[in-house]
Amino acid sequence: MNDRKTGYGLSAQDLDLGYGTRQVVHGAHLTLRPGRIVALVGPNGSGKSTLLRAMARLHEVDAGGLRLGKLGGESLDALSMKRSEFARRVTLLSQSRPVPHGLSVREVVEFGRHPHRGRFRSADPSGQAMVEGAMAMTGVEALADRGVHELSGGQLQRVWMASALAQDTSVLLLDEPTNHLDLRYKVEIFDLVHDLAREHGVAVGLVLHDLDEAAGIADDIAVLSGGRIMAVGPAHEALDAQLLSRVYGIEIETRLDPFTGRVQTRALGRRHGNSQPILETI
Ligand SMILES: Nc1ncnc2c1ncn2[C@@H]1O[C@H](COP(=O)(O)OP(=O)(O)OP(=O)(O)O)[C@@H](O)[C@H]1O
Repeated sequence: MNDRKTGYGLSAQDLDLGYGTRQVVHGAHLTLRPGRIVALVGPNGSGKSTLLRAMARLHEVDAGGLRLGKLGGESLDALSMKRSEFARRVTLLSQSRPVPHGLSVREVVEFGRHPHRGRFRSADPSGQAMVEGAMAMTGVEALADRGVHELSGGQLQRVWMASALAQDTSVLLLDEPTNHLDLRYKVEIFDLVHDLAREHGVAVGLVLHDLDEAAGIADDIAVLSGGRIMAVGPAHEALDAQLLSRVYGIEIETRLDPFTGRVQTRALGRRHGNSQPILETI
């Protein structure tokens, strides 16, 4: 995990993004710093995935810039870097990926080493250890020889996570990484993400729908609405009840958990008059 320790961060600067002639992200500024976790939250269609994909250079940038650099050091124009060089620094675990047929779990995880390989496999001496380590961290070693097409949604999600970890990048972008995961693996993935940031200095950006999960894991939260970042900051600042109510179009209350000190949110439905929350996000 040498690369990670060099502590690269990634910064989106005034990004405009769209599909065809339709602009869906407007002037987005977002900085992912080494060792820190930023959660992107917001309603469906607010532009979270598009922004994350653009930061992984998987979506064309219409205007604005993307810089990759060390804290306090010089930054590089990430949009003009060679793709292989960028892929050694930044990876994205996206929401939906086609399931490769006929490949084993180990082969899929090994695929994460692709950017580190020279033309000869021998040019990646730490590769095997990284693959084994990534499988251990995500609990998929026992599945190593199984075909990925045989796996459950949650098992597959952990295999993708292992593949992203094997890539050993300084910046890790995760689009709803706990989708399909049961409670145990959800907690384990969040613990893993936390350790990657704190112990290995990885800069993490992740999309989450659950505001309380975001408040639990992230150092900073970016609230998106209509393709614009409406607030960025620690949970107690960004998860403002008025802002959230406006953005989600439903009344949302927030409070601080007296034991953990964390922000908790509660969305209220039409039965609010009876003090009956229809949805509680804790
Ligand atoms: N492939 C596509 N072609 C055209 N428009 C798209 C495409 N993908 C997304 N969009 C549009 O871009 C906007 C932003 O979508 P995006 O997927 O980034 O939002 P999101 O916040 O990640 O949503 P969700 O929470 O539902 O995953 C939406 O209006 C969506 O309809």
